[in-house]
Amino acid sequence: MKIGDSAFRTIWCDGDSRVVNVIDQTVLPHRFAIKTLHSATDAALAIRDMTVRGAPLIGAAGAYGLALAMNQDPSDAHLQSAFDQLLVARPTAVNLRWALERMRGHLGPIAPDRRRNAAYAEAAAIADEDVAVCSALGQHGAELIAAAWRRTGRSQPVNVLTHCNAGWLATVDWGTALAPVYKAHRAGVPVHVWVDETRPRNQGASLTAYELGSEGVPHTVVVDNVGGHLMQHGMVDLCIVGTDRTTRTGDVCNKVGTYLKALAAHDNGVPFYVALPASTIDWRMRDGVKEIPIEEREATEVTHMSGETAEGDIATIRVTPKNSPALNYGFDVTPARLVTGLITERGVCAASEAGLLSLFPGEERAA
Ligand SMILES: CSC[C@@H](O)[C@@H](O)C(=O)COP(=O)(O)O
Repeated sequence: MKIGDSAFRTIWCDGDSRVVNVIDQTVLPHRFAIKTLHSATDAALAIRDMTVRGAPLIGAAGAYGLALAMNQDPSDAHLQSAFDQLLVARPTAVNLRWALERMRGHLGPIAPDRRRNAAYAEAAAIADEDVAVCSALGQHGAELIAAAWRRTGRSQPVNVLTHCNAGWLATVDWGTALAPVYKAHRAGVPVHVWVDETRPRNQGASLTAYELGSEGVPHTVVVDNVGGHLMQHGMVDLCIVGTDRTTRTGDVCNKVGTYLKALAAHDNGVPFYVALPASTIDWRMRDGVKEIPIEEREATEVTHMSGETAEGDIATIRVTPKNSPALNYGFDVTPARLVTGLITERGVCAASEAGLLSLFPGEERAA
């Protein structure tokens, strides 16, 4: 997508260069900086400290992390140790395991002296596929936005509420929840986005607002707790969010606070959609609340906030009393019964096992 006049992906290699470039998301929207990753350790750190974040991008970064590992030492032992190191970088987004298993499955049968090129090619294939998949699911989701517009008699912009950042910065390009917005906007459907700020790390206020602004999509940043009020007053036509892991039964794990939005949507008859590539489906899990590992991050993300000062410096300030403890669960699970539909690259389906299997037949065995 565009930043100024230039088109960017979130992760890429320059030509035959063996290093991997990423957009540093920890300094957006105040700075635009590119970080270069030289090793699997760099990639693991970038995932852990959220230089790169968002489930599909975490997967692509894991894949490139294994390519960097193969560049250093293509042995079986190093393939496995880099796999283990990357797998634990963040626990909730299943795309990481999906991408690492795909890379290991591809590289394992290849002789070590031929693994280097094969690893970069496979990581690039994962990245390219993510772009195509997000574009396709965006097209399906845009039809839902266009239908909402038709229901208003084409008289009003469609108001979409989203939580966290599930735009192109969270993927390789296009995004998941925001891909339908971009496709609808480009097709001339007037759309306005309510952007939840998404405490504690403010991915909505900093990243979603940044990308929507860069693409010229009308949007308004709102505090996390206002969604219920907006819905009660008919100010939201549909919610679209992303997900870090969706069970085969359609339970959806996403950034903490998503569940409360789904409850408010349910109570107010507002459709609640979740956009995801198939790589985010965990076919091995059935009960999202009981089985999905929920990341717990540092309490300092709650006790402190960062932003730009009037002088243009980036500063961090404490917002809680010095001795108050804080708890920081990164994600929550929205049960399938609160989800109107899942927007995938193969179309929109019910949030249920039958719904998912209707689009992705052949996954029965993974139960
Ligand atoms: C297309 S991304 C879907 C999810 O990864 C996104 O909604 C989200 O929760 C991101 O969380 P983050 O902690 O910023 O990685």
